[in-house]
Amino acid sequence: MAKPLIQMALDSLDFDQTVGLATLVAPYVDIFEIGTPCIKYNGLNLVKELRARFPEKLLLVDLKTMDAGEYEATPFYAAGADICTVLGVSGLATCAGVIKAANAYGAEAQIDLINVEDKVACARATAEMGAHIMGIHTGLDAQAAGHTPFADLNDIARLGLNVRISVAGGIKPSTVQDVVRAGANIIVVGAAIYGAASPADAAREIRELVDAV
Ligand SMILES: O=C(CO)[C@H](O)[C@H](O)COP(=O)(O)O
Repeated sequence: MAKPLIQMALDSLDFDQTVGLATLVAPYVDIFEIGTPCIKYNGLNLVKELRARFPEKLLLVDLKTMDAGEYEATPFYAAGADICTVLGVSGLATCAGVIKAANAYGAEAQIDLINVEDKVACARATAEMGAHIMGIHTGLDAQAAGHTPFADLNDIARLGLNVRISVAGGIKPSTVQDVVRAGANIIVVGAAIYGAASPADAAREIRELVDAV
């Protein structure tokens, strides 16, 4: 299996703080995620800024698209996004639209399974349609209620679909190696890095833990 990628979730609203944090952690991560609140607040300009500053990094825009998939995602791929997310709960037509936009730019579409009732059925159907990445995701509100992504990761990993698997939801140093061993290809980390006293040190620790598995 290819080495798992580490994705840094940039969840601040502040443009300069976001660019600053990306700069600090860049040596240790593979993908920059522009989080949903951040992309709503800052828009395409932030995609263009990060694309210009970090040409070697993958850039995920966490649009969590709910409708008008192709129309909404196209400008973000055009601005340099490598991956855009679309909600599994949006339905197959919207997912198909984002997949179409991704393919037009040689990029990737990620299905976010957050709040999808039948995640296995959704993963199967969207993988069949050509989705590139399946996102197992316990959101911030669900985390606050005590939920974790581990059971869902096991359910999706065992399907053996022809997609990469991304996992997000409160991943931290004590859990990151279990996530890798459970079959994740992309490990998303937000608060455990940006909330640390030294985000660079926290990112380095996550990198070392992932590489040691
Ligand atoms: O997409 C998100 C929330 O919807 C977050 O970016 C994702 O959950 C990663 O952050 P954390 O590691 O803090 O959970």
